[in-house]
Amino acid sequence: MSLSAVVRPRPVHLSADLLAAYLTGSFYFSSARGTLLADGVRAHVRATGGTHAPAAAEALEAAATAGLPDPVVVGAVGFRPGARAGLVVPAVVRRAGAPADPRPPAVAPGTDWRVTPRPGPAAYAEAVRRALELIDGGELRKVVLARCLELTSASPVWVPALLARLVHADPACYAFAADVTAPGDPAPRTLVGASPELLVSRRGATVTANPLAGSAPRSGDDAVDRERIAALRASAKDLGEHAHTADRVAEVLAGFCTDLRVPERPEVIGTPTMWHLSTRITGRLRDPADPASSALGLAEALHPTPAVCGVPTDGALAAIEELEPEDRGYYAGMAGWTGLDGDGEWAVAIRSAEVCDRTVRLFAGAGIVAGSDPRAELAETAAKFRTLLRAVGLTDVV
Ligand SMILES: C=C(O[C@@H]1C=C(C(=O)O)C=C[C@H]1O)C(=O)O
Repeated sequence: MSLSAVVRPRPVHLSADLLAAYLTGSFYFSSARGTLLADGVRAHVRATGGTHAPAAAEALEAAATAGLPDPVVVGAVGFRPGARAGLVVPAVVRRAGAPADPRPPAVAPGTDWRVTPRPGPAAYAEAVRRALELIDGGELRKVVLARCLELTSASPVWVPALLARLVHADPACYAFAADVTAPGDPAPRTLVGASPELLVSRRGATVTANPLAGSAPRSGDDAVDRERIAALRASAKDLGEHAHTADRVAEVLAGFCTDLRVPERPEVIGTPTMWHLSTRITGRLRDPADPASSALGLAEALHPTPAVCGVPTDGALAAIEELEPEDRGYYAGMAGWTGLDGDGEWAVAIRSAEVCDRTVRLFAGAGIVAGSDPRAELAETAAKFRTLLRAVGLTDVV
């Protein structure tokens, strides 16, 4: 028997083992589609002409030619156009099924947290009022305004415990941890999150996007939650806010797809902390071999959707620059992976935080449209913070 006839089976991993094997510096991504853990750096992927998809396709080809099994590009891209990105072809990739029954970690991610809101609640409400003036003046139709909580732990934050608690709280979410260390950082910097929002996923020629917009906090009381869901379904403000996002996502995907299916009205989906209006859009790619139609190419074409930015995009970006005192960094950017065949999955990097040494900077935003109430938007962002706050062991702060 010649040696080449010996076929080694692909190693089989359990999702819980990959989560347990995650260490700061690795890349982790899990969703209902599966779990991916990647380590080491084979190549960095840099932007050319504002996008990463062509360089990603080249890097994947080069890695495959050199014999790397299952080459993928993994990482995160920041919010602003031209923002920093942390995209690499890793040296080793392990895959498993979707998280099932993940164990909660025994250790806490941090201790004795100090919390600093940036801006404070009153200043955020004021920024919402200013956004409403811009909308009244006809300059904008929608803008998503975010605020930040800076949490400081008495000891270095243990990212693997934070990630494990996020996955344990919501195994169905898009969970991610990506190394985004920048020059000058005193310690590794990690983007970590548990997003409910699929920017885009590709499998063969099939594309799926799942824009969310229009939200209500989950109360935990079934009767109250039934009322909140019914109110969300009937709210003209929320349905309008949602339509801005779903229409834009459908418009962008129409440029790449035939047979685009867009449900006529949104449904309501739940996370452990929120209810959201949701539209699941599917299509078939016209040219699956084009790098622009890879999962990363599609994600970059869609980003930033009005779920995290606004309408029109340029006006909303300018309003965010003017009204948000903190740079978003990777919050509301994207995190995910793309393979050699163009398949992949990218989540909108919300319900997320950047962790560096003893600090956790977490953001939450809310879509402002005509009819928005500053106090309700403040409460909505407070509810959205709960995903990360609970994971670090805190309850509501502001
Ligand atoms: C901006 C965030 O969430 C986005 C905004 C939503 C809204 O305004 O209703 C809903 C879901 C997300 O698309 C966030 O969580 O920070």
